Amino acid sequence: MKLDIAVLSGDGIGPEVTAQAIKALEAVAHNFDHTFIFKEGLVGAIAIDKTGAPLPDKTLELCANTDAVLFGAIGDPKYDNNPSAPVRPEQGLLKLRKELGLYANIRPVKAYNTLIDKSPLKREIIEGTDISIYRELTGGIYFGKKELSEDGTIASDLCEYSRGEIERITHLAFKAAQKRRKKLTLVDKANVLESSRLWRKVVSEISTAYEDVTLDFLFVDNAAMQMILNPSQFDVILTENMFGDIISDEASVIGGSIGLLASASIGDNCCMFEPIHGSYPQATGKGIANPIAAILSAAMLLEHFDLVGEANAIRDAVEKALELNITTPDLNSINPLTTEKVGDFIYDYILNPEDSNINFENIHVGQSTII
Ligand SMILES: NC(=O)c1ccc[n+]([C@@H]2O[C@H](COP(=O)([O-])OP(=O)(O)OC[C@H]3O[C@@H](n4cnc5c(N)ncnc54)[C@H](O)[C@@H]3O)[C@@H](O)[C@H]2O)c1
Ligand SMILES: CC(C)[C@H](C(=O)O)[C@@H](O)C(=O)O
Ligand SMILES: [Mg+2]
Repeated sequence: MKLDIAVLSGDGIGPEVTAQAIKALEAVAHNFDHTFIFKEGLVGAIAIDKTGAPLPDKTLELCANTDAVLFGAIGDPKYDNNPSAPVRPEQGLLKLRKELGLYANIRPVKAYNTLIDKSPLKREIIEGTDISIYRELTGGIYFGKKELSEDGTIASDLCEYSRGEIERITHLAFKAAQKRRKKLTLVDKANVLESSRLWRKVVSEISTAYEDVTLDFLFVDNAAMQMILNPSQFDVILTENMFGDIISDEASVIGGSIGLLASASIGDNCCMFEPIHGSYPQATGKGIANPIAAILSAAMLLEHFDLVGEANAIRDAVEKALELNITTPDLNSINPLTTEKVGDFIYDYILNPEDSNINFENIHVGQSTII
């Protein structure tokens, strides 16, 4: 298969982790005889610095005309720490999602057996956890009308959802649940928010077309607690934009590090694959960022194009790295590897899983500092 892939590495650790995802895709292309053509575009703080815009038209055009987008991360403290900044890196990401119509963000969360004792949560609580979070990505409070009063003392962000916006992601979430453990939990705040009551109404109506799936509801505050107390109760979680953002960072604690959590952002015509973490500015250039979230996002890209064996080749390599403790300091404080070394191991393993010449003993490179 030939795929044109736009690469938007962005800021901070974005370029370092994205480089490892590209390596994994190159290994897959070699083994399975595919052609992946990578075309780079600017986004985020680096795009503002170079062009004045967080999402230059050229980048948007590139993304709209490729098969898939591989996204790194955006964000820079020089904007985060300046409430009056006229433009922000995050606007680039939000505009990209909106313009490409990427309304469903799928965030898998699982407890890897080999990492189970690295999570701050107890083994018996997280064992068996395997959740698929369906986060609505182009609506809600992120995109509602924003206002600041003239005297700067009152600010508001409108949370708005239409029936159509709820319907399209709900169908995707039910279909996913049908292929999994047939349970769907809608996370909302229907005891307070009108928008959440519309979600409950629409999702309940749609559920009649998916009778094999059990639907339940949780208020988001309770869901945040259940995620820590009893995460294995969840199968598919469906939720609106902001709740999905927050609950997925929380859920990353189950796996042991946010540096493991990948995602796919899907629309009717475009698709983008992005780790859920941010630009982790403190780590930029230090080689301590975990590249696995970016690498597993590349696996989700392959799966999206029905390249299931190829996606599994990446996942097998990741699992082997985790099993052998070939990991960055977030998961390995004793003898961590650099971002690049983890990427090298995964690349080598995809190319030749049987090759006993991969030297597991000498791959560890010494102590790094965790930030
Ligand atoms: N999709 C995105 O591009 C995205 C997502 C979240 C935040 N951001 C932006 O990133 C910047 C920093 O935000 P933040 O500090 O709140 O979130 P962050 O995800 O960048 O980092 C939070 C913490 O998570 C851990 N972490 C993140 N990525 C990691 C990795 N690959 N390996 C190991 N540990 C990792 C680190 O402990 C870090 O301190 C902000 O400008 C924010 O707006 C961007
Ligand atoms: C950077 C920010 C706009 C973004 C979001 O809130 O969607 C991020 O936190 C994410 O999870 O991808
Ligand atoms: Mg987030």
